[in-house]
Amino acid sequence: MSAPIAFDIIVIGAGPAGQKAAVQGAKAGKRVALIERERGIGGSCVYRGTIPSKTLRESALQLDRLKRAGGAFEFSLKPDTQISTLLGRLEDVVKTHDDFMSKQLRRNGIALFHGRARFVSDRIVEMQAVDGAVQQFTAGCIVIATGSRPGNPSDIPVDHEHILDSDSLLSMIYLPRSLAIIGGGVIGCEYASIFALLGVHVTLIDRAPAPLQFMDQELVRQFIESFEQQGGHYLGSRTVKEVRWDGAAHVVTTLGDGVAIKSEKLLVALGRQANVEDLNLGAAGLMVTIKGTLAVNQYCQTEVPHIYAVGDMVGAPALASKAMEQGRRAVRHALNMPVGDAASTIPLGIYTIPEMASIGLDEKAAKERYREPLIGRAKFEEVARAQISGSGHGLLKMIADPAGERLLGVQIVGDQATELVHVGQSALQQGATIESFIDNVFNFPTYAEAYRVAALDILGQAAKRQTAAAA
Ligand SMILES: Cc1cc2nc3c(=O)[nH]c(=O)nc-3n(C[C@H](O)[C@H](O)[C@H](O)COP(=O)(O)OP(=O)(O)OC[C@H]3O[C@@H](n4cnc5c(N)ncnc54)[C@H](O)[C@@H]3O)c2cc1C
Ligand SMILES: NC(=O)c1ccc[n+]([C@@H]2O[C@H](COP(=O)([O-])OP(=O)(O)OC[C@H]3O[C@@H](n4cnc5c(N)ncnc54)[C@H](O)[C@@H]3O)[C@@H](O)[C@H]2O)c1
Repeated sequence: MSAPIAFDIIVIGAGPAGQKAAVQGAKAGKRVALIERERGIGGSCVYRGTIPSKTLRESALQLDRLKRAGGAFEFSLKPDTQISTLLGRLEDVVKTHDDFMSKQLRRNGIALFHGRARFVSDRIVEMQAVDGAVQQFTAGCIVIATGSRPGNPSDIPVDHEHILDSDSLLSMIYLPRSLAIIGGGVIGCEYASIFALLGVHVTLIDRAPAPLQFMDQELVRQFIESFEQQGGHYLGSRTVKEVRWDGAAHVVTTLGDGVAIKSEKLLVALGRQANVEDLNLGAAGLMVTIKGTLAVNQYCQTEVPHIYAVGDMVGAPALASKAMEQGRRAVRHALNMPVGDAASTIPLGIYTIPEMASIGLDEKAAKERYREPLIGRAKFEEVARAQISGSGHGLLKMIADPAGERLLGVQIVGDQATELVHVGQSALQQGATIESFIDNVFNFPTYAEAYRVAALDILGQAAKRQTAAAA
């Protein structure tokens, strides 16, 4: 075998985390090798995750708008609608993304290699290409960004035809008449609401009483209400005893209480598992944690200081935005460049229908820390833009300190929530006062006006509190 090719930085995996790590290294003038086992670049984000699911969601929303605007005509999807029809734009979206990323890698002089990478030692990585050719690389800094895949339990026979996971769900040819989903986390809830809006009979099952346990439950209740209005069913506090394909037309999911749910397809959405098995981590002196991830410090440095691990493979939250930021930070740290404070408040955006978003403290966390925080609410019914768009219910919650002076967090459910949350994010970063939302003029009509309504609610409550204290 030829001698290892020397680079300054080797990045393994070209998903969002690996791409940003590679670009940061190249921008700092370093020679970077990026190794990706698949033909395309972009990782699960582009091919099996964020982008396909959000493209399907967009089609569902467009159909829903047509239905609501129609009024004068009957509108329904054909019973044999092919999923590919609903994902029509996906190919273009993926191609545009791929072209853009490839150009960015070329422009920055990043050497892209296609093959499966594994460690030979803590400084040597070996790559096997699809044609079997083996090449070694060496570098003073190595970034592992190999992402994650669905973590399917061994007792559920995922066959990718009738019993699917998030990697295989969109390979269904036809829109099913019924879909059961095990797991009311982000993936389960997003797909549940998309398919329900498309007219599929959806049953969402979780062991917890309500889905999305980490979100403000007032928001989650609005989501469930809307999901049930679309014909969906949520079955909480349920365990799954057995899942089987009946060999004819249905998947039968038997719950702990004996209830059997028959559905044409079943989606298993029970969390993610880091891609570590191929890497031969022991050769680099690394061991995985009990959760199957790599332990890292705040700079994403592993216990071997020149090896960094970023993105999904270091564990929750599994977000493309977090993955990119970790890639960039890790390389800056490795190169002794200023890293800045870790973004203490990463926004969370959940693309359910209606969407949900969160930044900073929610009501529960604020009560634990401040005992009596003030909570301002703006119902979307009070906001002209939401009335005009006919987008239904929504709620923006603003969390403030007990004096009603400082913003601590924002939680939103409703149309545009994942965009609106960034107003709260920048206000939080600047330490904005609640009053500043009144002093500033907002465009009219906009959803952002909800911030003003919620701020007025807080100031009203603060004034009452002051009067009561003075009495
Ligand atoms: C259905 C779904 C919807 C999602 N929606 C959102 C969303 O709306 N917003 C959001 O922020 N996040 C979303 N996510 C999460 C997001 O996709 C991930 O957090 C993100 O892709 C993680 O990026 P990553 O770079 O860590 O890993 P990945 O994107 O998984 O990329 C890892 C790359 O490493 C490669 N690789 C693995 N092993 C090797 C090896 N040995 N050698 C070479 N290459 C290797 C893989 O082929 C892959 O290309 C969603 C995920 C799913 C599944
Ligand atoms: N918009 C976004 O940012 C976005 C979108 C999709 C996915 N993601 C990421 O992908 C990751 C994985 O998502 P996920 O939804 O697969 O997992 P998850 O960990 O978010 O949720 C898993 C759910 O399954 C339930 N569960 C676990 N075991 C169970 C059992 N035996 N029976 C019944 N219910 C059970 C849990 O209570 C939980 O609600 C998340 O970390 C998420 O951040 C993000």
